[in-house]
Amino acid sequence: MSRSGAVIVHDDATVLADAVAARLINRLADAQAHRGEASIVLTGGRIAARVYSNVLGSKIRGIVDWSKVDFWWGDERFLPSGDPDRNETQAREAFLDALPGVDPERVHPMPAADVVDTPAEAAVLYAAELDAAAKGEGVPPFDLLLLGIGEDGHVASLFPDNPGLAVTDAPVTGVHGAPKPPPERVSLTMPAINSAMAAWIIASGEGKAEAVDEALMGPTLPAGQVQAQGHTRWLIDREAAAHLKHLEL
Ligand SMILES: O=C(O)[C@H](O)[C@@H](O)[C@H](O)[C@H](O)COP(=O)(O)O
Repeated sequence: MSRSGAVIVHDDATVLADAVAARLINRLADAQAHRGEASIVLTGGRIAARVYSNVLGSKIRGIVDWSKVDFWWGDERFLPSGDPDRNETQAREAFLDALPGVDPERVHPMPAADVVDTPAEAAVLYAAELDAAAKGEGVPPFDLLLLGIGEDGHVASLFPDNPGLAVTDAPVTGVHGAPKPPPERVSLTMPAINSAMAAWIIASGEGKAEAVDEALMGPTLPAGQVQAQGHTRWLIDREAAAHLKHLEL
């Protein structure tokens, strides 16, 4: 299976979160060395929160000029500002609020449910914000896009068989009827996700093993449709890799 080279298996969730944090910092530092600034698309989820805390606690975090990093979100739960279940709140608490130098103008949360009435409205506004950052080109360059994966193979808020997954004519979509609460969400679409230079799918725990295996075999699940411009990497722990029989672990 030709894509196995893109899979890196770590001993456990602790090592995984540490390794991804170090990689993330290095990736942003590299981007800044090339173009003076960097951008990252954040995800929600439990393992992502651990990665963010580790970035904050990392001894090498100072190799990045955090004032020159744009922070975007790949998806958001359509809830009021400050709700603890918002991906924005999670990332702010885990690292953004405490990272020295972060420029509030470069933090781009998706519009919350107390600001706009519907996920569709939030999607339109976020698309406009992306387009403005891209100087009218639609989506700015994403140096790194992080994704968690659900047990059902969803990434961002693109769920199997949900209409949001099929949207290709816009970078952002409103999502209704998501099987993972809350049902209303906002998400980058697959073309926007795949416009990133690098996409890293992070998975921890046995619950993810089946979805990881299926996604690596082909595009049946949303996670299997992720194909970034530069590289797509699967950063997973041993439990999440449990069904990858073809890999020598
Ligand atoms: O808003 C969300 O819920 C997410 O962005 C979602 O795509 C998440 O990343 C995965 O469901 C993995 O989440 P866990 O790591 O918590 O399983």
